[in-house]
Amino acid sequence: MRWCCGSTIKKHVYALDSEFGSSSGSPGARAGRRSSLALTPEDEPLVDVANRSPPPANIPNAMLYSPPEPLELLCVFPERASRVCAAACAAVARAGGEARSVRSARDTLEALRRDSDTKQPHVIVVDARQPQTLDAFLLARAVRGTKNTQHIILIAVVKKSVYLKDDFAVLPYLDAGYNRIMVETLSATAWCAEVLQSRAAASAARAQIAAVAALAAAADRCRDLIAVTDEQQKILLANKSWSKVLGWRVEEGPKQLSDTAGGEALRLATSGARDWEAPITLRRRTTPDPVLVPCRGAAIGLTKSTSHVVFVCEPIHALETERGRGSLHSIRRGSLDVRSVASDGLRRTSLAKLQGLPLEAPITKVISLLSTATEGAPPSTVAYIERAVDMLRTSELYSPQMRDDPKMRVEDPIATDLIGALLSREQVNTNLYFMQGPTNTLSSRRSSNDSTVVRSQTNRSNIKHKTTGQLRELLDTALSWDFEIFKLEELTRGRPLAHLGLALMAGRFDICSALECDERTLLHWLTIVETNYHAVNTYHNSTHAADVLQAVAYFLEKDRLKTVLEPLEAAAALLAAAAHDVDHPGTSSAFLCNARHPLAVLYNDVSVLESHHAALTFKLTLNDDRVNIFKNLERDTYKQVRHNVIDMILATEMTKHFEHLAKFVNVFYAKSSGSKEDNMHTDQEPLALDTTALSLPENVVLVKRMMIKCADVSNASRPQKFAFEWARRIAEEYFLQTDEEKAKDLPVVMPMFDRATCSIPRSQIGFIDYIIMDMMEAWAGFIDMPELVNHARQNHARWHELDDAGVTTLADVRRAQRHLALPAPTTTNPPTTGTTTTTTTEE
Ligand SMILES: Nc1ncnc2c1ncn2[C@@H]1O[C@@H]2COP(=O)(O)O[C@H]2[C@H]1O
Repeated sequence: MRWCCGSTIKKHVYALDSEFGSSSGSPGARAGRRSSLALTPEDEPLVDVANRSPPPANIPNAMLYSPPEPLELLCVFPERASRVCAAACAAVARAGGEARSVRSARDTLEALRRDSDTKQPHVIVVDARQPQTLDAFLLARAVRGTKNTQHIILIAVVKKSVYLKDDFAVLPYLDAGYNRIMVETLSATAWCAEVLQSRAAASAARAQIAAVAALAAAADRCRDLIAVTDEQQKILLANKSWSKVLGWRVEEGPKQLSDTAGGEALRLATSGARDWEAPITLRRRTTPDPVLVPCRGAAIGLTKSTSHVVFVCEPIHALETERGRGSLHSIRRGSLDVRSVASDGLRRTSLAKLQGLPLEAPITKVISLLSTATEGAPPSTVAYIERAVDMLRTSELYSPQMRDDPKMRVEDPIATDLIGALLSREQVNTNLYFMQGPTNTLSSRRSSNDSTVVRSQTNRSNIKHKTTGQLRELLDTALSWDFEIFKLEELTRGRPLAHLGLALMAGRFDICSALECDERTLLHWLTIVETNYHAVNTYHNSTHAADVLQAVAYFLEKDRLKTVLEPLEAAAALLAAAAHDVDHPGTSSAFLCNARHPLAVLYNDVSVLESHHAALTFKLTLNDDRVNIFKNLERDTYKQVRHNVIDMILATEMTKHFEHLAKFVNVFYAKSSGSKEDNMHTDQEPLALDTTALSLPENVVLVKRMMIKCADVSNASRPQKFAFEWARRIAEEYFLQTDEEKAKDLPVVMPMFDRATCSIPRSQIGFIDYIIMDMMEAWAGFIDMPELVNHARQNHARWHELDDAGVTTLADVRRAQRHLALPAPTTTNPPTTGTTTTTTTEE
């Protein structure tokens, strides 16, 4: 908000009046001094004092005009047939108005409340002649205490004797809130004159109040901080920005301006100056540091004396944001001082250019919306929003930090270890360690068999899928949630991926049509991908890939996804699932970073494994036409599929778990008052599914990421016998990593995963609590698959029972597994030869 004199914005430099000369140097010297508060490069130095300026513009007459309305009169006469009352009512009727009468104070107030928006009377005539039946003073005070009654003209009808009692007999009536008193009369003429005059006064009052209300509303919608005080600097009005930024409302906060503000602006305000610009120091309720901002002020008075003083201060957050641009840390809240504001001015020209660019990050919009939301909010809400904005200003929005949950830390070090290792982007600090031996292989446990398989397959023609009757029968059940994945592993002698892949991708989803490739190429692709999984890994082998593929296929059958995903997107999801862990070394990215493995070096310790899985998938695919399932796709279509596959594989990185989950939940779930079916089962406020966002492609991306993520860890949401076997396998793999870290004197990423001491049930309880439950609830709600949550809950309960029964080690779990209908757990998977495909193809 800028002060306007006539139509021009005032930007003049005024010389100091002599009354300030003594303290601040000579007028000339003062006039030549540039203010340290220049706001923009093009701003002239700001004024110190402007005593010679004209007073601020008065309220235009048009604002004070109120169109004539039919007179509304309310008579308050306790006597049923009062002749005085009848005379007043008759006069109003003659003047074209309407009169009503009530008999008590209660009825009067009731009428005012009832008609507050519709038929507010212009005039109320109160019979003050019979204090024993109606306390006219009390009634006047009550009327004035009622909202929106300032404009009503209150007339007290008194006996002549009262009127003539003394010269000041009217005073108590005026004090009580009456505007006029009238000696009792039955004269129609007298009453007519009285009500017409009163109506004119009421209309003028109404117009003035409406004008003030309009200006107050304008001030409320202004980003500048505005306060109006009386001449003694008692705060009479503060706009919403003022209350919001300083942290209190007029009615509850300091009454004197000096309680919350200081500086030269206040001094000038009491100096008799009419209009000034000077710094003001504002103290906020929420922060101890005072803030120094430029302030423009004006003294208002219709006569020579000042009745109101107006203070208009620059919005604080605008200044802070300007200060902070260009250096992230400086965006954080802090106090401003004159020097810093002035030196900032030097950078403003380039900032102005930057601001002129059509660039705005969504987060900037969010922060600005939140700032707007604080306007008029109670201080506690403002404090919350400010904290939230501070958090939003960090760059690591989705990086989880292990909560300082003493229960978790003390009682569950195993879960802490696991979840910390899965979610943390920090690598364990490394010792000086250099990989021994050949460094061009991924795992030190097993060499990758890159590009060795195709040789054995590619000279084959007429490829057929050799399936035994048993295998065929099993594959017929490939779309059930209790699909016997370990039986498939056994029947295919460790090659479940190619069999299941062909059955699902070609047989069920016909991705060959979408990809415009033949089944043979698809089978080659599946085979080479499967061969590049490490069969010696207990968990991250091709059985896990097949399991994830099966989960994705199962999800894709759900109506929600059928309607949302295009055939090419479904194909990309199936391919990503099959390849998402290809060439997994059986150790984590953290291990590779600590070991300074070439892949960690190649990918700069960032998303090492996932980057490798995605890159190798395309390397294997594009290296040889015989496996290149994309070779017939148009360039743009290929790009799209490639982008989809890479995005989904990268989404399986657990350090980004909360990022993907939070984005998904934020987009597809809204807080609700609690509808039954679509609710996520959280302890807090229920979330209701809202799929309207699916119309935006960027939100469909979130769905695809969530789908593969859920499939990747779906083992914990499978029926118990499967969940147990997967838990055993992952634990074994973790133990092997710990063994290897110890053997190689590497930092131990998950020290609790020591085969001698680790409790498998506890690790699973932690995994389900912290990773599985929220995610599966969100996903289950989205695709309508409650069994995901039910199985996770049942498994959780069972792990608890085992924990209570003292089960800890793998051997214990094996024993417990015997009660479940599972094939006896193997120590490792059936080995693959690495150079031939053993079961999947024939001439
Ligand atoms: N049942 C489980 N118990 C503990 N950790 C698991 C379980 N299932 C999956 N994980 C972890 O979750 C990770 C998901 O991504 P990865 O497949 O790379 O590696 C997986 C394991 O580290």
